[in-house]
Order: sequence, then structure tokens, then C-alpha cells
Amino acid sequence: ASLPDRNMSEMESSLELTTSLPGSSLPPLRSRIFKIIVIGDSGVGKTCLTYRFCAGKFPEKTEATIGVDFREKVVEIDGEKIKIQLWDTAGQERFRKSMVQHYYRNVHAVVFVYDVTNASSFQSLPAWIEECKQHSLGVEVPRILVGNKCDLRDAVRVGTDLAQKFADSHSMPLFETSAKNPNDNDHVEAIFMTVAHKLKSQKPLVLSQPLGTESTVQLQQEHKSAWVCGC
Ligand SMILES: Nc1nc2c(ncn2[C@@H]2O[C@H](COP(=O)(O)OP(=O)(O)OP(=O)(O)O)[C@@H](O)[C@H]2O)c(=O)[nH]1
Repeated sequence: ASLPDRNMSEMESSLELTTSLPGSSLPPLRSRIFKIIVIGDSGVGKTCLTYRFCAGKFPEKTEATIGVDFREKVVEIDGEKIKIQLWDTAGQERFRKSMVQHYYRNVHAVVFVYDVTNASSFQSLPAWIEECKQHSLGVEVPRILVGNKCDLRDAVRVGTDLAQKFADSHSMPLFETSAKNPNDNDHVEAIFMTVAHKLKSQKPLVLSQPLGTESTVQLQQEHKSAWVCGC
């Protein structure tokens, strides 16, 4: 789904908004934004995972993402309000091409997703890692690996041992979960919060937005927004 009246430059300018509060000579109140991109083959559940985190439930229906969608959630960590912005990227090559260079900008963390019931989505991971490298996202950017659809126990094709070896060899933590039916141990929220804690412990980030712009955030949460190239 897309909102045709939104485009990437609007999105980027909203990220860089740092105006003072009206009538105030005080410096602007800012909340930090963590931009996290979610990457992986089509159908692995990127949209469902990001929706589960931001809306707290499994979406009834999803369509292939075109370009990129983004969802936000404000969380509080150690008394600081932080906006977690999840960029849900298209897995299908034909829906990615025109957008790729945009969503790799100013990324704070990367979440690689595969489907535990689909071996080929696991085999694609080196290509996704390579794409990140080509866009200057190396090991210095926190990365995690997520195996999704663990609720489909009888259909698992990628075992934990194999996935753990792969994660270790790329210095990433591994999380196995289900966007559909997460239990206490593999809760989707805990996974993204782990990333947020890691980012918070790092140096202050450049991207910021004045506090008190929650109406925009609300809108973005209620309407799944997408940006597609007009060409
Ligand atoms: N059983 C089960 N199905 C899931 C889970 N997560 C996603 N699905 C299903 O997998 C299909 C694809 O999910 P999406 O979230 O749209 O996949 P995607 O990775 O965003 O796909 P693209 O937008 O094409 O890149 C949908 O039919 C979802 O309902 C899960 O944890 N368990």
C-alpha cells in the first residue's frame, strides 16, 4: 500500500526537523530517532515483524512491500523517550531497485530476516549482507539476525545450530521468533528493544526531532506509509 502524496524528500526533511518550539528562545526539545532497516527475502515476514512491534499485533493481511514502508514507535529507555523507526524494505528485486540508495542513508542498525521454514531465504543472507556492505554499512553498524515463523514447528528447514553458526561467523546475535505467535521467550518487542538498548549505549545520534510531534507519528502508525519512485 502506498500514500502517493508522500515522497522520500518529505520523509528525509521530517527526520532532520530541528526547529525551536513556537515563541520560545530555548533550544529545541529533541527526541532521538533510531533508524533501523529490516532486510530479507520477500515473504520472510518483515512487514509482519515491524507491524507486530509497532502496532502490537499480527496484521490480518499483507501485500508485497513496494519500495519501502516505515513504522515508528516511541519507547522509553532509562527515562529517555526514543523514537524507533523501522524501515520495512521490499524483498522483491523489482520493487527495490529505485529505492535502495535512499533507505541505506543514515542507518543506525540493520535487522536481517529469514524464514525458518524456507532454506532459500537463509541462503540469501550473504547477498543481503553484501548489499549492505556496498552501501557502506559494515560491521560498525549494529546488526542482528532474526529467524521468523517459528510457530510453524513442523515445517522448520533451518535449524538453530546452523543459523547460530552463521550468526557467529558474522558477529551478529541470533533471535528466533514468530511475528504471528511469539511466546515469552522470543517476543518480537524484546528483540527490537535489544537493538534500541544497544544503540542508546552508543554515542548520541545525529537524527533528532522535536518532542511534541506525536500527531505525525500517530498518523504514520495508523496508516502504513510507503514511498515509491515516481519514475
Ligand atoms: N505462520 C507465520 N506466518 C507469517 C509470519 N510472519 C509472516 N507470516 C506470513 O508470511 C507472509 C509474508 O509476510 P510479509 O510480512 O508480508 O513478508 P515480507 O517479508 O514483508 O514480504 P515483502 O514485502 O514481499 O518483502 C504473509 O502471508 C504473512 O501472514 C509468522 O511469524 N508465522
